[in-house]
Amino acid sequence: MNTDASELNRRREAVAALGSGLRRLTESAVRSTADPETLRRLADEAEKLAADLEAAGRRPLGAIPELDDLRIGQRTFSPVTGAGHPSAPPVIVERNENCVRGRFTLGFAHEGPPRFSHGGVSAMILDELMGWAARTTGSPSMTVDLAFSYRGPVPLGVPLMAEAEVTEQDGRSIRVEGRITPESRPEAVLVEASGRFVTPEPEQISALFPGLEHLL
Ligand SMILES: CCCCCCCCCCCCCC(=O)SCCNC(=O)CCNC(=O)[C@H](O)C(C)(C)COP(=O)(O)OP(=O)(O)OC[C@H]1O[C@@H](n2cnc3c(N)ncnc32)[C@H](O)[C@@H]1OP(=O)(O)O
Repeated sequence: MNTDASELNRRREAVAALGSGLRRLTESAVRSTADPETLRRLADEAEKLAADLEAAGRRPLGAIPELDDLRIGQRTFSPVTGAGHPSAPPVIVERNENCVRGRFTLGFAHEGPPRFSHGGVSAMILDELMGWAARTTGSPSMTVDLAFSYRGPVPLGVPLMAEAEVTEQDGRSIRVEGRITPESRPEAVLVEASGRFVTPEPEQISALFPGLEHLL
């Protein structure tokens, strides 16, 4: 392994360690029953940590982190898959020929109805995985239309699976189906999704993502 690769690995591990600590903090914060004095003291400490992180360097809007690879869906700070994101489960993704599968467990940070996931969290997870399934066609694309059927509540604290596959491609338009199931009962579909992803024209890509065309 050359030095650059080992430096990237060191950074990847450190980003994941901070993400993991922040996820624990987020989960503790949303479950906390602490008294107001304790909450105020911890709030001051959180502000100090944030100031330290800000002072240590920040990427500008639109800059892609050096750890990312947009062609394979590797996004370090994705709110769905990012090991460095404080509220990402994070979903651990496997990619196959025209489909992707993600495994994850949701927590209090993702709660909608008591004990169950917020419907918007399920939608966000499916949108991202379906986007990466669409990318298996070889073309970068964006969600233009996405519909969900919530067939059963999605439980917190239980290993889950999200799957997405391309069902049709017609020029710039890619149809993708997705679902969330318990990992132990893949036949029990809790959320079903059907979406359409469109590959922007090259000039749209340049206008929307200036300077990033070669990364997409
Ligand atoms: C590209 C780079 C992506 C990078 C991703 C990296 C990380 C991603 C992370 C993962 C995140 C997960 C993913 C995300 O969250 S992506 C984020 C959420 N999505 C967006 O922000 C996309 C917003 N939409 C647009 O910017 C434009 O629509 C684009 C540029 C995509 C196409 O604009 P353009 O002006 O060219 O469009 P058109 O009018 O010629 O239409 C083209 C075709 O599309 C059909 N159509 C259009 N709209 C709709 C609609 N609402 N319902 C149904 N169909 C619709 C239309 O009928 C036509 O079909 P046909 O008549 O040809 O049959």
